[in-house]
Amino acid sequence: MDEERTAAWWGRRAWELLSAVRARAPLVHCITNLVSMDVAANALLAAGASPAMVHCLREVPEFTPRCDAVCVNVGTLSEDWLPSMRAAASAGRPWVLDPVAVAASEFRMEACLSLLALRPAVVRGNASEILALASRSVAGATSTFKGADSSHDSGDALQDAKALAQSTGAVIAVSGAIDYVTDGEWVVGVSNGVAMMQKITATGCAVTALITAFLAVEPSDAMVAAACALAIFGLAGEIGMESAKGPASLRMHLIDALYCLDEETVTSRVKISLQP
Ligand SMILES: Nc1ncnc2c1ncn2[C@@H]1O[C@H](COP(=O)(O)OP(=O)(O)OP(=O)(O)O)[C@@H](O)[C@H]1O
Ligand SMILES: Cc1ncsc1CCO
Ligand SMILES: [Mg+2]
Repeated sequence: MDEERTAAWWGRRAWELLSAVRARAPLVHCITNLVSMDVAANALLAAGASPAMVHCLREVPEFTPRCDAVCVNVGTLSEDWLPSMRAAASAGRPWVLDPVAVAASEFRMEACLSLLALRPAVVRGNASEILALASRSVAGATSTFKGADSSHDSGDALQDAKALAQSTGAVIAVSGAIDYVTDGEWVVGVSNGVAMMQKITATGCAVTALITAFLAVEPSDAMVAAACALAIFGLAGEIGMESAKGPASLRMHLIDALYCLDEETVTSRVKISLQP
């Protein structure tokens, strides 16, 4: 990183990328879990992207090459869907992996490891998921497992995230109170967001879909795309929380806030910084 990446630089980049998504409406092919389909599609639409939830293996060779980027999420994995995921990931489009509850079963772990080998540009998970994935693909890493929700803080997974980035070549994004994004060398921290976002199912899946839309307009810098998408989504959560009474109304207000974000709000409130 040669230029100086100040807070103001990140604010401008986040606004540029959101503006590019709004202007270009990238077509985002999502093979995502059944729980997340609605909120992920609505988050993509509110940000200006065009979501398409397409799962049938017979459609992938025709459809995926016409898309701008691909989001693969294993949350409700099935034997039928895995070949579609593998085919979409191999279609030559930039793509993002969300390894939901990767340690739930050996089938799911093997599926995620086989998808990792297909070179995602970004892997976005919570701390427990990144720790579990690293424990199987990086020597010396360890993990304990609970379920789709994280039982670790994002900082707990930072070293393993760096190692995973180095061993896979993917940018690794660990979500949490602070989201960490690393390419194995540099680490940036994103401190936008509110804790209540964890009480809405599939906010993580939705932000993974948003990262995919940002990657579609910034395919040559996955780290910037991921960090800016996480900041924009977190900022929408902060603004949504100003009107919300609980998780259900936060879900609605977050999507409205994402749709309404303007330049002044983004450039003054995005909180991204290079970590020491
Ligand atoms: N304590 C927190 N404070 C602020 N923001 C948070 C906090 N925890 C999570 N977030 C934000 O919530 C979003 C979802 O992250 P989370 O880590 O909960 O994903 P997840 O566990 O994969 O969720 P899911 O599996 O339900 O989709 C991210 O944008 C993240 O930044
Ligand atoms: C709750 C749940 N179970 C499988 S996927 C999912 C959505 C959050 O990842
Ligand atoms: Mg998740």
